[in-house]
Amino acid sequence: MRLAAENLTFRAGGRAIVDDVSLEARPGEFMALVGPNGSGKTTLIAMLAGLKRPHGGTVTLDRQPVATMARRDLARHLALVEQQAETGERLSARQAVELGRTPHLGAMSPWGARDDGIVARALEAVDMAPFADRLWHSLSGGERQRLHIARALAQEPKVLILDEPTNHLDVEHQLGLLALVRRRGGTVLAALHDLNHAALFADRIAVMQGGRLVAVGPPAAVLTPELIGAVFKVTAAVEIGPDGRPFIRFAPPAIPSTGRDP
Ligand SMILES: Nc1ncnc2c1ncn2[C@@H]1O[C@H](COP(=O)(O)OP(=O)(O)OP(=O)(O)O)[C@@H](O)[C@H]1O
Repeated sequence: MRLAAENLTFRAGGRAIVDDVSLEARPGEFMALVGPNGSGKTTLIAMLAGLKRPHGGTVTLDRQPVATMARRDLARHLALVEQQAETGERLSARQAVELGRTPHLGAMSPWGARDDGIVARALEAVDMAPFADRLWHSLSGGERQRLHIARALAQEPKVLILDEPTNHLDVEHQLGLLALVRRRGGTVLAALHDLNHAALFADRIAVMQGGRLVAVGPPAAVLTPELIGAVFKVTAAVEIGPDGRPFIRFAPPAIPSTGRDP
């Protein structure tokens, strides 16, 4: 499915925190959304997922405005993994993932063996099957994050939106998660802080700065030392690997001497 934003604007605190952004994630594309803290990524994602109503512009899913779609209908097509999502304390890990099936259930489609299979596969996919009967409050931050992702997978969305999904995860699970969402197909839009992860997994990268979209394109075209310097205020060297993808090496910032250096 195609997820498109046209001229999206969101205002808060007397200013546009997302300012006239037009962006399209094409069917089957993995798009990374990068930008410094406060550049508007989470606000843009909330509008794309239908959680925040834009002050200007429209969001469409295969050309249908999401504002006209019933929440349940939207949830059958689009899943969101939020940055700071919480879930009720008394749930088990499996029950937290079962919530992903909610939009697909109804009087004519009660819970069945197929749903059990989907939930089991989602738990397996994020390496959480052995934790299925553990209570939510007994799990670590990274384990909870993996369950949020399993819940979104159980939703079987055609469009998956992830807000900093690798937060809390160890490096094995960071890479495993990004490889998993890439391999499962469907349209993916993921806000990522690690530019090397974006370089490694994304088909295209969209760059936000001060509420505006300042670049969109394939990793090697976008992640240049010039753009990284201008947007992220850091010095970086970029090498292009044999797969055509950039690898970024950051230089430590110059810290003024205190006079006590050795
Ligand atoms: N209700 C609000 N009132 C005033 N300012 C707000 C409000 N909501 C968000 N902002 C500001 O809008 C800007 C964009 O926030 P947003 O969370 O979208 O950024 P972000 O790119 O996701 O940041 P991060 O990388 O830190 O998660 C921030 O400066 C934030 O403080």
